[in-house]
Amino acid sequence: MKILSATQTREADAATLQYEEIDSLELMERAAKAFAGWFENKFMPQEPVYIFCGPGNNGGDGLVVARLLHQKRYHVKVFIVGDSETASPDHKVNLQRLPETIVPQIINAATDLPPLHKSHSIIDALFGTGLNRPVTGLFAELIDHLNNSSACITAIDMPSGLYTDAQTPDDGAIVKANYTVSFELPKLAFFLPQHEQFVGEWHVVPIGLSPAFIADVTTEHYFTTINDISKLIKPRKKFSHKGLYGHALLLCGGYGKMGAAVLAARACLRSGVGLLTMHVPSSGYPILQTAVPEAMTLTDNNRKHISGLPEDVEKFSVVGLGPGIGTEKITKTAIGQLLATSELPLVIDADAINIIASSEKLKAQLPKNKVIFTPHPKEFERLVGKSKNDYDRLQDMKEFCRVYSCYICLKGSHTAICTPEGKLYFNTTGNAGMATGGTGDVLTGVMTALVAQGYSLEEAAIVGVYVHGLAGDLALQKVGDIAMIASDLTDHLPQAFMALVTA
Ligand SMILES: NC(=O)C1=CN([C@@H]2O[C@H](COP(=O)(O)OP(=O)(O)OC[C@H]3O[C@@H](n4cnc5c(N)ncnc54)[C@H](OP(=O)(O)O)[C@@H]3O)[C@@H](O)[C@H]2O)[C@H](O)CC1
Ligand SMILES: [K+]
Repeated sequence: MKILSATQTREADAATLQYEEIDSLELMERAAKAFAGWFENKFMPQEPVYIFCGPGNNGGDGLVVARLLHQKRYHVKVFIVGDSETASPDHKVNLQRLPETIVPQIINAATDLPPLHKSHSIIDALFGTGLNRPVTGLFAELIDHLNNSSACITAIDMPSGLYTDAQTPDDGAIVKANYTVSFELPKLAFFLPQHEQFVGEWHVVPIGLSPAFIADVTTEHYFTTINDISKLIKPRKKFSHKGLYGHALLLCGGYGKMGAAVLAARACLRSGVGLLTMHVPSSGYPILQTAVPEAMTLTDNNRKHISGLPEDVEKFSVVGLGPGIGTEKITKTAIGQLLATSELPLVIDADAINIIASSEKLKAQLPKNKVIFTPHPKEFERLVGKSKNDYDRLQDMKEFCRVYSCYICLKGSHTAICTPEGKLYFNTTGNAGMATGGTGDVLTGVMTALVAQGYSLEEAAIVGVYVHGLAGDLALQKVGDIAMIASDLTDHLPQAFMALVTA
């Protein structure tokens, strides 16, 4: 699904009004109804609701929400900041439509700020996608007041003060919402780790924006949904044999880190690969043969570290490398050999990323359009460099992928997948329980298996990240986030793939 910019959202708005022949008041009513429906499911009518409205249509939404919640017997208080004479036309109309029993309080100075209590439920309707400069002055004082209260804050569309799709200047105040309920599509800002403290838990409610406009609009930014991913899953053929599903090679493991190889191997096998060969340091032989009987195991000449490649590398469909390998010089030489001699697609993780990051020569040897990197933020920094903020990081990632014609999956709460053309997909599965050692090794295994089966690199990256997170979400229901370990993900891959097949 596409992520629209603030400008595109306004255009979608206009297209919807034109196409459906409705006026903007009707669309505002629809948006507010969608928000109020979400709110009613979350908060009981007993809790006093304080709604803070700004001068634009976000404030207008707040006024309609006030009316709708009042009808549902919520105890609603409305606060309007500044001069309502200069408010937007739809704001003004909805101010008139408030029931007589709701008398808005005007905030003209800091002395007008109401005392807030933790039992209050706050709705932030100050600014939405129309914010066009940092929030200062009285609005900033109000935002500080809201943030310093212990009341629960739900933001309409955007946490006020946060730019929708650009870096917010440091001098602007931003609401720290517990929940953000956004219209139709999530905003780019929601996917960036630096905004977690402002956006809180985000939800999207549909308001029927023109599907034709959304289908036509061009964007570089996407988020993945179960429908997008399930369409990409390749059904298994009835008359099939293992030769149809690829032969993966995993170069993983080191002395004391053979578990990484086991985790990657098991995940690879659970992701549909036809055949799997492991190439591990020789001390790993009994471990792999015992722990993963389905995989074939080749041993390196070195006992502790990978120092070479198997013969006949070209017979494999893909190589996954990195988990547990360390950064020994001999291992670096082996990777150099792989890059110099092979044109196979590569899934590159962990220390293989660190090794390549440390050498311009190796970077220059990366085969074009055949590499997926799966770094965590520290590995990303080594590979691509340090970025000033999350937006710059997205730009830096696009530039790196363009220059080296590669794919990057930057792991995080919303893993960001970048293509050589600069398309960015944000993943929507996964949870904090997955922040534990070995889950990256599982991802390497999953993605390697998908490439082996003939998924394009773009498909393997977005499907792999999605199914890995989905397995984590399924595991969460069984083991919770505190006790979750990497093997729990592999154990839930079968259920995750089945969910994708039947979605
Ligand atoms: N398609 C949809 O998703 C729909 C969204 N709706 C809601 O509408 C808002 C966007 O409304 P808009 O009126 O465009 O913008 P805002 O309400 O966010 O804010 C604009 C007003 O705020 C002033 N402004 C902007 N920045 C600041 C600032 N830093 N300090 C003070 N004032 C600011 C601006 O005034 P100017 O001085 O710049 O003229 C405007 O008055 C969207 O988020 C949804 O909530 C629709 O209701 C339905 C469809
Ligand atoms: K808001």
